[in-house]
Amino acid sequence: MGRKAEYSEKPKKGPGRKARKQGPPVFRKQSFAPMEEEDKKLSHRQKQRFVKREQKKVVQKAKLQEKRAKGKQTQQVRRKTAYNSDSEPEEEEAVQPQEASSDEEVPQLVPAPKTKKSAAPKGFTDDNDAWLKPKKQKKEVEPESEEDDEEEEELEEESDAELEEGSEDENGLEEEASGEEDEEEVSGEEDEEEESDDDTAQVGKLDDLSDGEANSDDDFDISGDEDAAEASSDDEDEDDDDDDDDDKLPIERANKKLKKREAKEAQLADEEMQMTVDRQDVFQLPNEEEEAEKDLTLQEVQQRIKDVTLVLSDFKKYRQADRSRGEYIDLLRRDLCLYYSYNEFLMEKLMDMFPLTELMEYLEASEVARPLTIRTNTLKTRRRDLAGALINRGVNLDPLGKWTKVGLVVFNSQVPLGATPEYLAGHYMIQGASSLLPVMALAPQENERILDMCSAPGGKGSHIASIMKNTGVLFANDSNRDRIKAIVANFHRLGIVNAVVSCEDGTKFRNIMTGFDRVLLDAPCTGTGVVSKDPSVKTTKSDVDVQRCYNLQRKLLLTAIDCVDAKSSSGGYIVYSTCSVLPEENEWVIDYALKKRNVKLVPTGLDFGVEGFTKFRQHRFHPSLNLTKRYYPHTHNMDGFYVAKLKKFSNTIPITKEQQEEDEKQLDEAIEAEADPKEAEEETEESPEEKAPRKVLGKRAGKPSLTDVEQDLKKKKLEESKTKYVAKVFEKPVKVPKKPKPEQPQEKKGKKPQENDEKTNGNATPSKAATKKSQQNGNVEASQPENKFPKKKTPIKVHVPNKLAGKKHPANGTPSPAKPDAKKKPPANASPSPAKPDARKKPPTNASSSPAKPDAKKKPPTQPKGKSSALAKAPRVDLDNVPVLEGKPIKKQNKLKQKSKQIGQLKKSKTGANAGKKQKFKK
Ligand SMILES: C[S@@+](CC[C@H](N)C(=O)[O-])C[C@H]1O[C@@H](n2cnc3c(N)ncnc32)[C@H](O)[C@@H]1O
Repeated sequence: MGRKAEYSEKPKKGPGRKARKQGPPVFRKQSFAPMEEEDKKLSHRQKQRFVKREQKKVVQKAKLQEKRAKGKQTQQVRRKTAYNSDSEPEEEEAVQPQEASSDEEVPQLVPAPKTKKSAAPKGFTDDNDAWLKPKKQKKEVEPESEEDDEEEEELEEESDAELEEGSEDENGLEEEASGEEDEEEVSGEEDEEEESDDDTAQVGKLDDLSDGEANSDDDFDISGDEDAAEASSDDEDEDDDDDDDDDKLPIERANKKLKKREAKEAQLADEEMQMTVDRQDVFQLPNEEEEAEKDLTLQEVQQRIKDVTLVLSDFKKYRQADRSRGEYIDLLRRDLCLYYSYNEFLMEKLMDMFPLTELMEYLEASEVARPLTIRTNTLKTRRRDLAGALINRGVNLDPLGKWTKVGLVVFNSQVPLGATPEYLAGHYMIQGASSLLPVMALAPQENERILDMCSAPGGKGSHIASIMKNTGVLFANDSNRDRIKAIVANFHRLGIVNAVVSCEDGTKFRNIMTGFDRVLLDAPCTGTGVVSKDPSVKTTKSDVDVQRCYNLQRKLLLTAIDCVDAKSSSGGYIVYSTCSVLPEENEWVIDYALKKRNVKLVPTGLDFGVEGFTKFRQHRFHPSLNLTKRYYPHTHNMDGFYVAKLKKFSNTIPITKEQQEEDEKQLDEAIEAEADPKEAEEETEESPEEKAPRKVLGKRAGKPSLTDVEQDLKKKKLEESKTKYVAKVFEKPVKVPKKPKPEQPQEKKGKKPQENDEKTNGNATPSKAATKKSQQNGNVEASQPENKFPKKKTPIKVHVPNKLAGKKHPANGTPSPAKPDAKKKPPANASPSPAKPDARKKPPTNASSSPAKPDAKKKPPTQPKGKSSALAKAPRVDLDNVPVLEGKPIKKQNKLKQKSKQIGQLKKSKTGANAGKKQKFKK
């Protein structure tokens, strides 16, 4: 960098200090050339130092001369001997110092003893030879001269440095300030010089390198005296790496060895530790007194769980001699109950199910909430579109897995998922991942008749409907009236139009309707698989609950099987599922059904999940139970779940009627006996308005009978409470002709379903014919088709239920879901029940169940005026025998007359139904 040249003359500003122009830099020629003595204007101190150096130089030169003299003598001796022993002595000797000089730093790290110098030629190895070759060209240079050169060079460098110093001084840079520092530096230099003098003789040679290796090993030897065995093993290991090591520096090799040794020692330490633990830490089982006295912290409990688990893992080894396995298990159970907040009953059940390690995993996983998942409603959107829309709203999600095309897992969301526009528009349903499994196993087909026996709140039901693409008919039933509302709401939101929602006791559904292609029984259960969702399960469930559940489940499952048509061309399947992990509610129930009905287990079609138990403790189940699937939180990251798929292969029931009645009686008694009075009280603790109806509904749900109907007719309040309704969901309003003729519906009613039946099934099967057939066969097979609905290829047009709360028609107490204005304008005839099982054979008088009737709203067709219970019983009746009720508009009939007429019909139907029933059973 230089100063800027001036190209223009500026006017002088005056003689001020600042204004004074700096002259151009002047460099003395001599400063770049070696300085002459005279040029140096040394300070006093510099002169002193210079004198010192000069004196030193003289001394060093004297020393060097002495060395040279000695060196020449030894060389001459060596040459003489070498010529006698080796063909190329000069080469080796010449190379030796070269190498040393070239790798100056290395020998310095490992100072070589002077004595080795003479032994240097012998230290060469073949390997060393290899890296010596390139240096051969300098072979003629004598080592002594090399050393001398080095020293001379050093001296020259020093003197140069001093000269530079001097020149710096001359240039006036930090002249005085650096004076003291210089002194120190010089003294430092002097020390260095002295050291280098001492070290000169120790500068390493090539043979020093190999010796140095050994030395370095010694240096890094932690144990001091090397174990011979260890050393030998080390050597063996090293042999393998020798080739690699050759081109490594000694320090690298040493480092490698050190690492190896450390690893070995760590391993030994571990082993030793384990042995010590084995010897010392035998867990001492506390006495009862100790236990009672001691207040344990959670950490202590946790530690004790670990200890006992260790003991149980190798009982022979770790046990206390005077303690039994049972004692350890008891303690473990108590501790686990304490730690995870379970009651002992449930913990014992779980301990029976899982091996210890898996049990711990299960318990841990059950403490953590499962991922939030949603199901795309394919009736309204595609998963990709839904995901995009939700991502735009700040929802972080992913596809649930390869096994489902509709599931999405939500990691986090900036918006409540139950309130997004997409949710409200019915684009998705919030559902656990495990909820998708039973429906996948059911594999519904379009245009089928499917029953979802325990449907509320409609998660799986709506999934079924979406797979059916809103075709066929889905009967969504649940015995809990409050929960029915959730089904209706969800179906509305999701745009489901092929569903009939009913509130019936599932165990009685065979009396209402049969002939389904498929039935899903997502049974009520103890919920032991969903403790992460509902932790109260951990403490509230008891033996009685489990018994009650499995008795109800058995009953429901037998009914579900009875509702299926074994001859269904596309189906004949029953899927049973629970969100419980207890074998009592799963394998036992299926095993029971296998014995009581003509069904067999088939693969669920789900390609993951744990096989169902074929044995559990002392119990042995049918071997095919391995076709069922179990799901656990710790293995599948979903709620505990069970799925079984059954195929009905015959409509006959392989037990006699007496046997069946006996079974049912037993199950009923068991369920009633196990019913918890406290729960019943809780259930009835509602508002006074709702109290009575519910109570009766529950009772009625358990025991519907025709005698009840008679009683209902006498007592108005009971009538209300016993009101049964069937809610149909609709989306599109039904087009109603302005002036329908009253007689037209009759004809249509009478014909259409049969036509449909003919179309879909290829043959009209009048109920009478079916009955005759069944009489001929003497079994239940023929009786079942009676209740079949015609297959409909178009979605059913459904009506909004008038009052989901079950408000009855003022005239006869029958709910009229199809007529919203039923209260205001009581029709002469009762509204029909869409749940009528014989709708196929005997088309319902109501437009709600018959989409072909557009005039239903304006002029509801004639309908039996019986109670809802009667309607519920209707399916069992051969309505061909009750033509009076069909299609006749009854004008201003007396209420009592209507009722008595209805009772008459029902009695008639009852006998008909019983007659039909008798044929169902083998005798
Ligand atoms: C596990 S939940 C069903 C969940 C439903 N499948 C879903 O996916 O949304 C069991 C249902 O069975 C109903 N339930 C209990 N006992 C019943 C019975 N005897 N008949 C019909 N449903 C019953 C309960 O009201 C409850 O809604």
